[in-house]
Amino acid sequence: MRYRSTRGDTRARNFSDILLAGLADDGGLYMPESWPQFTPDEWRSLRGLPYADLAARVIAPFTEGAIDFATLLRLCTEAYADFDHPAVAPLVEIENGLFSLELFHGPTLAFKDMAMQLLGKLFEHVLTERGERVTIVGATSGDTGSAAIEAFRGSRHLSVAILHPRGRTSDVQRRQMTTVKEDNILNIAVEGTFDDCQDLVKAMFADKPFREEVRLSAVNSINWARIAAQIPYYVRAALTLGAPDRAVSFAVPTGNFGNVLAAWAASKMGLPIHRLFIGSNRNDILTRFLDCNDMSVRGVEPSLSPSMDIQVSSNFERLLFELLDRDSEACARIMTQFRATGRMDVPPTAWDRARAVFSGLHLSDEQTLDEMRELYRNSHYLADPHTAIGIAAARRGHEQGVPMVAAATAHPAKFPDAVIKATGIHPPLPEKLADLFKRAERFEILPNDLKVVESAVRTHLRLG
Ligand SMILES: Cc1ncc(COP(=O)(O)O)c(C=O)c1O
Ligand SMILES: N[C@@H](CCOP(=O)(O)O)C(=O)O
Repeated sequence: MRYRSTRGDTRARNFSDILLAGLADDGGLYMPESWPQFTPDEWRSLRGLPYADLAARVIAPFTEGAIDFATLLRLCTEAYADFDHPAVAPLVEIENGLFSLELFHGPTLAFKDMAMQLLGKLFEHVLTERGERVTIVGATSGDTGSAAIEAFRGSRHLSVAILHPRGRTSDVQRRQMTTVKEDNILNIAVEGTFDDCQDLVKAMFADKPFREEVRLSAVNSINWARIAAQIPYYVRAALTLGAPDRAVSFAVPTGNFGNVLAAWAASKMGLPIHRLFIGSNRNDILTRFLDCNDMSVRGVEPSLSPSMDIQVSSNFERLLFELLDRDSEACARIMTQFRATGRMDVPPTAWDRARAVFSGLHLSDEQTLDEMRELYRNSHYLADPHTAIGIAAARRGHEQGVPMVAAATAHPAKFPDAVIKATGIHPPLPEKLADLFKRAERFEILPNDLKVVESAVRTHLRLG
């Protein structure tokens, strides 16, 4: 499989190249040159496989020509060995025909582990094979950061710098990142929002001398490997509920648009998906887009679901590229204009195509608390605020006869304040994190300034 950029860079590369590169040189995102297709019989043959085996088979077409299947299978087996549920990503029926797909049974209690545990193994494999070193720089609103730190801590092949928006994550999320002791990890609390952190990461990639000097790499969902590793759980859920012989719908709480994009990618591979529902908080740019083609950036506002306090949803570019029939010139033009004006002019035909598959629902904090309360009262299901938004979107879109799966993206113990407020219950942290609030924290507080942040990354590299 070869990859090309959404903005036109056609120097096709293989999976290992784009894994290490993260973002294309022209600022675009890598996309597979074509969509692998599975026939109904091929889907059926995946039913009942252990999660790691299924994941390897679904991901294999994307790594073809770069990583052999036996190696991929070994890496998947290692990646999912320590999840705390035998099914890795279990399905729980919370109402008739409405299921929660629990993606938080990995080490850091959020769906990010589902991809990041595998990315940790893939980076080690490719860097060892090539004898190279990279510096990973990532932006986080709370969950990507801890998942990346957990997956890469202690590696001899790379350093990791994670930028989080100061004071805008939950205390549990922050401590999961800042209490890690390994010297290859640097935590930076940026005076700004998640979008500022994400902009800093993209600006570091655009700064060619810096990018080459530190050999920059990315593990946010701008890296295609993240999306590829998030496809298998949609496949597993759909097969469990009757696919490919009947279609299934998914509802996904959405911020950077990576998770729901993985579901959409599964449909491009031939998995019968009826509709995709996006849930958001008051940072509702995506639901505004779906409602009235208004893709305009407003300031990022804090909410009870801080991991989705995002306005610029990076992965939307991948969908746009496809909606424009892969016209990379048009895609580059629209993205450049979006960057300059904060407003994206999506052609009406592309908007119609998006609405043929996606619907959106946004919830205020009050509505989120109501949803969490009702879920607990009626179904005895304790949901974190992000998951609750996904379930609300699922309920809104649930059609008779079409199973509906809501992605449960975080463990409630990551957001205890919201859970207590809604239900009165304090969800305990699992045993492995029981002493989290006793551990010492280590992080730098820096202004939202590219040169200052780059200098901190350089210094860390010298000392680390
Ligand atoms: C708990 C949680 N739910 C939902 C999301 C949104 O996912 P995505 O950014 O892939 O749209 C995030 C952050 O990415 C998250 O951490
Ligand atoms: N909610 C995310 C934001 C970054 O998302 P990513 O999937 O692009 O890494 C977070 O928790 O950091």
